[in-house]
Amino acid sequence: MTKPVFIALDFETVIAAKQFLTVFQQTTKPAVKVGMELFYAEGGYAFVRELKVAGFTVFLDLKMYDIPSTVQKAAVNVGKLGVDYVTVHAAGGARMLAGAVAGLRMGAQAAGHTTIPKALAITQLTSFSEEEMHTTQLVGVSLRESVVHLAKLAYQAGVAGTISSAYESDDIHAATAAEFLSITPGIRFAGDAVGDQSRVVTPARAAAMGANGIVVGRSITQAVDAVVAYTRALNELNGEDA
Ligand SMILES: O=C(O)c1cc(=O)[nH]c(=O)n1[C@@H]1O[C@H](COP(=O)(O)O)[C@@H](O)[C@H]1O
Repeated sequence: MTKPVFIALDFETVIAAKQFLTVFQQTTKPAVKVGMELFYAEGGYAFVRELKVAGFTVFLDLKMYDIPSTVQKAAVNVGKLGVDYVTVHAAGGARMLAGAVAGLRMGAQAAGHTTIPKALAITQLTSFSEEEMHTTQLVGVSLRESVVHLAKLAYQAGVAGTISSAYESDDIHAATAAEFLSITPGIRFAGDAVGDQSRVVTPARAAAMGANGIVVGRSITQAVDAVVAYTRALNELNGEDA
């Protein structure tokens, strides 16, 4: 199966996101990620619906994190949107994660969607370095151990996969199951500016490290030719141009 490249539509407005997507009119529709910036913009909710109606695979990245009942009820409403993937913070704990999974299923079924959104658990953000994680969270284990611990928790709670950097993908699979998804942001082409990320790899390295899919924002959205950049990421990830 072709591993997906999710283009992070990190735009300030729906108009800007729509403008960006016009370059993909003549190509197969890419998988897209709508995050907080765009979802909270005016018309963000309706835009997610439009993307689904237009046939895009949609990853709604809201990083839900609250008490279990609040997340479950929020997940019911998210499930009604009919998206394909949704993020929740693994640090919210097993009960919150199970609530998210249940809520997504209930919402999707209530709205008559045949596809139940897959919950993906955020482990440690790719913007964290080992040092920053320690100074921020005061955890007594390595970043890798923390990620694997949170991945196991998420797996046992019925979540479909994790978000982490590709550096942790193999360890996540070893600690959970081969089919448990490891989706990895923190992707840059060789030579690209790292920006606010810390744990960064190329699409080809992400594939070699066991990633099942990648999230790419600026390396595609700010490229001179977004279609070329997207195709390059897809090819590198799937071993056709590494
Ligand atoms: O959940 C995410 O998608 C996410 C998790 C994480 O640990 N790191 C991370 O960068 N992301 C998202 O992935 C995208 C990365 O964007 P670029 O750094 O521009 O490629 C952004 O939309 C982030 O919100």
